[in-house]
Amino acid sequence: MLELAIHHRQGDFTLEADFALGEGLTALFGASGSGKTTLINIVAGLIRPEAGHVRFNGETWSDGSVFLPPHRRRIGYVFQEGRLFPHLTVVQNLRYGERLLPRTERREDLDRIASLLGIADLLARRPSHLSGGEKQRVALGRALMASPKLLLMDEPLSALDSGLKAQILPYIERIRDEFGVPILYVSHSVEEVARLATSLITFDKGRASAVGRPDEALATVMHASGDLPAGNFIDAEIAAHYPEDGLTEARSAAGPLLLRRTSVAIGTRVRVFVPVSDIVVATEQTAGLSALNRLSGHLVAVEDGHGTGVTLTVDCHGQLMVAEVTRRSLRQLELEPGKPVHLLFKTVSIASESLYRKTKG
Ligand SMILES: Nc1ncnc2c1ncn2[C@@H]1O[C@H](COP(=O)(O)OP(=O)(O)OP(=O)(O)O)[C@@H](O)[C@H]1O
Repeated sequence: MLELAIHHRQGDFTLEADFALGEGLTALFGASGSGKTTLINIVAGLIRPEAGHVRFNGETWSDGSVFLPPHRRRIGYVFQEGRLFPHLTVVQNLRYGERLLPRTERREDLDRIASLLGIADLLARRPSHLSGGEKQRVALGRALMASPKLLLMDEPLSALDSGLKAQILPYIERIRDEFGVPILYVSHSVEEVARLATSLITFDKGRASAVGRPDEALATVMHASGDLPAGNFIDAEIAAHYPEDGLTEARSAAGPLLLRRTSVAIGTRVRVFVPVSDIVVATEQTAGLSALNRLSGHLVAVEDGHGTGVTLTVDCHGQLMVAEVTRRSLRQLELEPGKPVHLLFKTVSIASESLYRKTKG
């Protein structure tokens, strides 16, 4: 668990953060200059905050009297460009990761990491003979070889084109799911964050705040940043393909979802995006409609949007969904908190479908 309460000024800029994080991948998301890298550097021990504390698993890394240097924090750091040592081979770069560790604390096995990252055939090469994506996988491997307790990734994919990104994302997912090491991940990419984040910290002019469940919060945050239309993310798992109908079915806590046909493998965890503009609200089960998706739940909030629309929040078996109706519909359907409703929409898509599709063939 990373616990952080800090106040730090640099020039005209002030960073304020107060949150705690557990396992999984926490995306740090915010406009340029909002303080993401400053926060990462404070956690890494590259900047000493003016006030406050940083603790990890009960150990104080930084407070008024303690300041642990970076190498005592057991952190793996992956930068935008891999920063491999050009004169060392891949295997030497990987071994470098564990060099600073006492032998007794070297937990990671080079073969396991090389095979996890698909770099076992590259071990004898030097970085100049690797593609950008291969370099970045080696950089991930080097960070893992240090048996880190925490991984920091500052825009690790931003220098790569979308094809290479798609190749590396599944490896980052495997690290997230198989290593049990918390990851702080800085990114400007809606697609990456939508696909990877299990929790989310947003940055607004130096104010860093943890938000609720990422699938629910992501849509709001990304809409506010202008990157997405208003909508809902739903965590789901690919369950079946119906090629004859051009459909794929996914399972989610809210209920089954029918997607436009994708080639993503059954069992893959995906995040689905349902735009608010696609959702029709009904108070009764209606027959004779072409909408393939129907989620049932009850209204938990009704918020007048001051325009023509009213925003509804619906709890569908624990998944909060946002929908919009006009004031007239609100009146006619007598919508109020507690009322059971059904949300109807046509087929939907995976949030970052291009990235899933390229990786799963
Ligand atoms: N050494 C410094 N002295 C004074 N101000 C600084 C220093 N380093 C960064 N800043 C300022 O602090 C603010 C936050 O910078 P930071 O690099 O953390 O933002 P960021 O969210 O990571 O941005 P980006 O997404 O562009 O990388 C910016 O306004 C920046 O100009």
